[in-house]
Amino acid sequence: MAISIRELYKSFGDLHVLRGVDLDVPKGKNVVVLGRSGTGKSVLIKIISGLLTADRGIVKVLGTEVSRLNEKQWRELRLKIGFSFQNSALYDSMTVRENLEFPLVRNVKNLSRAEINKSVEEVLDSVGLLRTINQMPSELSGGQRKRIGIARTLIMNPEIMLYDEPTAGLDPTTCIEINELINEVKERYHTSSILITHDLTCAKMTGDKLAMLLDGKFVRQGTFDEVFASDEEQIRSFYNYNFTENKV
Ligand SMILES: Nc1ncnc2c1ncn2[C@@H]1O[C@H](COP(=O)(O)OP(=O)(O)OP(=O)(O)O)[C@@H](O)[C@H]1O
Repeated sequence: MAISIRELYKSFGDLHVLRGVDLDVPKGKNVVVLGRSGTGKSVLIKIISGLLTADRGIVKVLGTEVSRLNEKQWRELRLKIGFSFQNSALYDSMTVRENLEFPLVRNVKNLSRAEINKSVEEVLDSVGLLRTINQMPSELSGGQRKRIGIARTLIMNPEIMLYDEPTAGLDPTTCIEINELINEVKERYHTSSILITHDLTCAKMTGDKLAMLLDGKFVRQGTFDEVFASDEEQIRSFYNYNFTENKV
């Protein structure tokens, strides 16, 4: 397993967000985490990436139990985890090239200019946007910015990808292109991923496995059809609500 979570608990004061979460992310697979707003999906991926600590439970990332890690070990582990943020988190004052160089230059010492250029060009090519290399983020469409954000993560060759709402705010055609890119990334970079999304087309296209977070636990895990075959009222209403939303 790339990620393995057992009996994970996390509260903020009286707010008990995660209440016994179990989840496995097999190597080389995309796992989609679904759930209504405020159910703790972001809290979960923040715990996996070390931005929050769990109250109790076991979280193993690439075979390492994260509660035992010191700051230096966390920094090393984080280099293997790519985080694709909802807003792409690009630096507006930097060109695409500079945005992509940034994590590389900061984290990998003694790279030559030629090596940096090669990495930037390779990763841009793999998201189909080599031609934008000298453009500013403000000159790009939302879908292109999303691709550049993913490329900036891929430049560090992550073993794990965490995608937070990868298709939010994009038109249906661009959503499908981003879903295809997510699948290409899995094949080409052999990444194991967690995707948080409300977009059921995204869940269906990219998810090898889906997991539905409800009342602080995963109530249902399986393929798209297995999860939504459920008669459970909250799963049906999640499906109907998001299905309708996606069609508008
Ligand atoms: N650092 C924090 N301190 C206090 N409460 C927090 C903190 N982080 C998250 N929460 C609370 O935990 C709950 C779950 O938040 P989370 O952001 O994980 O929801 P989510 O499922 O990702 O929602 P959405 O789909 O809207 O992004 C929310 O009630 C939120 O207010």
